[in-house]
Amino acid sequence: MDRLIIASNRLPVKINEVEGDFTVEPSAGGLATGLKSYHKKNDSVWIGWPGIDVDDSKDKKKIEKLLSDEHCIPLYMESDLIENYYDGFSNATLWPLFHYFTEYASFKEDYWDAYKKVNEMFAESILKHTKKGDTVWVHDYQLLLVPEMIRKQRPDIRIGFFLHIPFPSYEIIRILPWREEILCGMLGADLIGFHTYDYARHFISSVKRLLGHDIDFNTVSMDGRHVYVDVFPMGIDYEKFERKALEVQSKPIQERSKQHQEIDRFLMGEPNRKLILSIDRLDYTKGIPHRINAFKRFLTDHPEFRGKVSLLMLTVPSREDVEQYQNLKREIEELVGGVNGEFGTLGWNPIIYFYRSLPFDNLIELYSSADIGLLTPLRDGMNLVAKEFIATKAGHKGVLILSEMAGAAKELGEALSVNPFNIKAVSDAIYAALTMDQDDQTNAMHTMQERIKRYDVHKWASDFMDNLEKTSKKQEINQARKVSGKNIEKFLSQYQKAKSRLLFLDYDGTLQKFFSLPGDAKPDKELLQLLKKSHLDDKTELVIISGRDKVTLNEWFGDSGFSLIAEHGAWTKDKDGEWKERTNTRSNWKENIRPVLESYMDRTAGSIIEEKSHSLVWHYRKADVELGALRALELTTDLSNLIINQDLEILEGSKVIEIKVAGINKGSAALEYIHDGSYDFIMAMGDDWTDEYLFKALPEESITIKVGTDRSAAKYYVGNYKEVRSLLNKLLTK
Ligand SMILES: O=P(O)(O)OC[C@H]1O[C@H](O[C@H]2O[C@H](CO)[C@@H](O)[C@H](O)[C@H]2O)[C@H](O)[C@@H](O)[C@@H]1O
Ligand SMILES: O=c1ccn([C@@H]2O[C@H](COP(=O)(O)OP(=O)(O)O)[C@@H](O)[C@H]2O)c(=O)[nH]1
Repeated sequence: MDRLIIASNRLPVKINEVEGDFTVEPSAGGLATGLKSYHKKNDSVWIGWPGIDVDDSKDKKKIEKLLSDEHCIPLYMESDLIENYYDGFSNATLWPLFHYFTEYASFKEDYWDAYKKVNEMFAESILKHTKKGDTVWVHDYQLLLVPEMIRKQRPDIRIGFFLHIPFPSYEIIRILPWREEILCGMLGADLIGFHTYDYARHFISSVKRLLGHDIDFNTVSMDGRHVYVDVFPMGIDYEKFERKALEVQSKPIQERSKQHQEIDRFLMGEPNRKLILSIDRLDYTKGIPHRINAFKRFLTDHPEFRGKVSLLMLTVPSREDVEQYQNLKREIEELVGGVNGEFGTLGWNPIIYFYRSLPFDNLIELYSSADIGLLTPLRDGMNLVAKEFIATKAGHKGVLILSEMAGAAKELGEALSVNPFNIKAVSDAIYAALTMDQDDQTNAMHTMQERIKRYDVHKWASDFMDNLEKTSKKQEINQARKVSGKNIEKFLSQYQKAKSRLLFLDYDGTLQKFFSLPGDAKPDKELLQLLKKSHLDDKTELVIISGRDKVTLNEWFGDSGFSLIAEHGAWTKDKDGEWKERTNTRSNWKENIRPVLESYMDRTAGSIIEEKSHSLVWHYRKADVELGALRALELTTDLSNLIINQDLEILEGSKVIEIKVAGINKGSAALEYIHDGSYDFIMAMGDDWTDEYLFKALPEESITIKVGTDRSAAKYYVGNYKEVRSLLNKLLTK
């Protein structure tokens, strides 16, 4: 790998203007704090917003200089763009929607336009700074369109994408007016990473349902390209947190910061006084009001703990221009005031509330002083604070109470897990944590520490990078089979030299795209004109080889001058001849099979049955994708038992299950056309399993082309029916 270009909305540092001069300060938020460590260690370049808008070119120069020391490149945005792209589409549309706060999500065209514009600006800047061989790693929901934008301009670039927030279920994402564009944007990447398996499976299910792409486990196939989806739970710079915590704890109290001494004095004010700590950006996803209410409930249910425990909440200002954040700030302040007013005494504040950010050293002091970490987000992509709290518990003392709605809960199974909406449960967990046996604390803490120490932020990032490299190796292998450039030249030259050519063309999915209703897939004008070009000389014979019934093929191509093979080979018709039946098996078997198919049709909305002379077909393209696939599996098992000892077989096509007379297939039918080596150019194109018979049956020297990247006996592949048409056009006009 040459160089790594990281792109995220926010740079790991932000620029502040103090009396006409500029200073650099670390950005808050998990993406910046986590990835910064990896960036520092590796020779990467980071493109992002410096958190400030400047016009003056001299100022820009100064900022660029400051940032270049951090290996960062600024991307400036004017204030109206920030308003519509950052406060708007990113934080008032995507953020609430992806965190299941649908009632907060607003869908405005202006937001969307600004979002597209800024994503384009990012793509341009990335392309400007990316050389051949570099790898691009795009981060988070603010830049969902960037992978596709880069891919369109430079298909050769290796692109990774990581989403730091939850990917919601299909039922939520379907609400978004620009849902398809967002999914296509992400699919420009070679590898898409999520924190948890749930987010990954929601993404895959949305891609299936909304875009209809083929998906095999974690691989999405689209237009001849594979996109891999996988889970990489982000870690922290464990060693840095552990080391600093040990350093802080080994210092005599007099040498610690003023603030730390104050906290310590406060804790000493009462024997066994305990400190519960929560740290989060002020965000409605973090469940701060629910947490305060749970703490209030705890003080009500357990009066014996009054004066003996305080909740210290460090709430970091965030997205202050967004209305919901302003409202939330007021709500929190009122709630804190309420609890302190009701329960507080002269020497004891139940809730100690800060609305500010703290430098790293102070943060560590807070972590070190706390007995309990109380992190109760209502939804959270990961929640790195949970991991940081654990890393600082050097003596294994301390208890973590963690919301089951945080991505981190998947890895931190030994924490006290709570549903943050269940106020009583959170209050009970506070009690359990305060009264937990020391050995139990140590065991849980130790196990969690070992786990997050292993998969720290360096391992996380290098794991992602290794996988990205592997995926692009796979893309390269795939690429060699793809019909393009040199391959096309070769085919054209062979075609031109040949004295006698034979082309086998499957219909649905090969010459024509799929339609929800099979009857809608009639050949269009462009296709008919293209195929007619085969009559330009008398050296080329064209055979339409399809699973379609003969009536339909006859209606569409009966007098076209092509040879036709219908029902996977049950019927054939030479270009000037009549239809011939290739089987004499009677069709009374259908009476047993039809009721089974009918029961599947009744239970699977959107599915239909088609009857052909020698087969029965269950189509499920219009059914729910997942239900359809499940039922197809069940049906195949049921049918396999039913057809034992009968001269029948089951064919699985693209969203169809077909039961037909055995021994009849496209391969055996095609061979009837190839007498005594009379053709010196044979090409076959097809898109599904039924075409595999054809690919396997043809002579070795034939050019076999699969539509799509699925495993196949074909030697080459093309991305879609459009590429089939384009190749045919080149051949037939040669
Ligand atoms: O840049 P801001 O608008 O100030 O917001 C700060 C960051 O918040 C979000 O963090 C997420 O990433 C963390 C690390 O993966 C994860 O632990 C957390 O659950 C997420 O909410 C946001 O995704 C970032 O883009 C922001 O920079
Ligand atoms: O004053 C503060 C308080 C917190 N943080 C950091 O902000 C990050 C918060 O990340 P998390 O994943 O918990 O949530 P996010 O804010 O990204 O949603 C953590 O690394 C904290 O150490 C910080 O830099 N300054």
